[in-house]
Amino acid sequence: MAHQMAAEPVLSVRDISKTFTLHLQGAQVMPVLHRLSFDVPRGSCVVLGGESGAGKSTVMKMVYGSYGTDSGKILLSHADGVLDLAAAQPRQVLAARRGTMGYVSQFLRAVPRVPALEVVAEPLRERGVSASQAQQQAVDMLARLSIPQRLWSLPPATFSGGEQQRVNIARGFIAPYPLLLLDEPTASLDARNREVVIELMRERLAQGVGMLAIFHDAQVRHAVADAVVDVQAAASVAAGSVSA
Ligand SMILES: Nc1ncnc2c1ncn2[C@@H]1O[C@H](COP(=O)(O)OP(=O)(O)OP(=O)(O)O)[C@@H](O)[C@H]1O
Repeated sequence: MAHQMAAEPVLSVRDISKTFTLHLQGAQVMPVLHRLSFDVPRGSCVVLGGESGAGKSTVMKMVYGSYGTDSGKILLSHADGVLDLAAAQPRQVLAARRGTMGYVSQFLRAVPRVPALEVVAEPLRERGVSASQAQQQAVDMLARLSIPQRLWSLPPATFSGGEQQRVNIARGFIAPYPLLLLDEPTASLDARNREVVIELMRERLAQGVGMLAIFHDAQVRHAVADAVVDVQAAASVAAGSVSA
């Protein structure tokens, strides 16, 4: 795919490893990843591949800073410099989330009582966009994702699974983040909305946004993936290193 490329990747993951310690099971140690490395160039979509349990979501959570990293570097181009997320302070991780990396998970973690329109506009407001401009863009995004207008002023807690997911996508795609982390963004969507999301992803890729994604849907993967990273390989070495 002829996406715009720049020399420096927006994300560079270098030799990351992760082991979970299961405290409820006598501190049993469970290695998940061993020295996984990959880059996410600007304007390209890198998909995490591998079987269920290989560690795809774990990699995503390490990049977003929700899970710690045992060793290795997670280098993010952020604020005219490079931030190693694996060694960053919590406030630096929060700044990176606000300014540089957006996250679209399968489920919306909605704040109670906040209307859908506000939920979607919030990432723009956090970036200093005026209330009226943020609201207008949120309206455009909700309409594009076929959320009925009668729902815009309601909190998404009672929306259907697919509606919540579309609010989540609207929120994730509204701000111009240089890096998007996508964890099964189309899992509960119908074919028409899946097409809208594919179109949104292609637009952002053409604008130079880098994406790190988990897609189980082969059609979505085929439509936007530039490369697949085999998490399985790092997972098998991790598992093997225990029995060795
Ligand atoms: N917080 C945690 N504590 C302990 N073990 C965990 C934790 N998170 C993940 N794991 C384990 O790490 C392994 C990898 O899980 P992960 O969710 O990353 O896999 P995945 O490749 O995303 O799987 P799937 O495709 O099924 O979503 C699994 O064996 C899982 O049980």
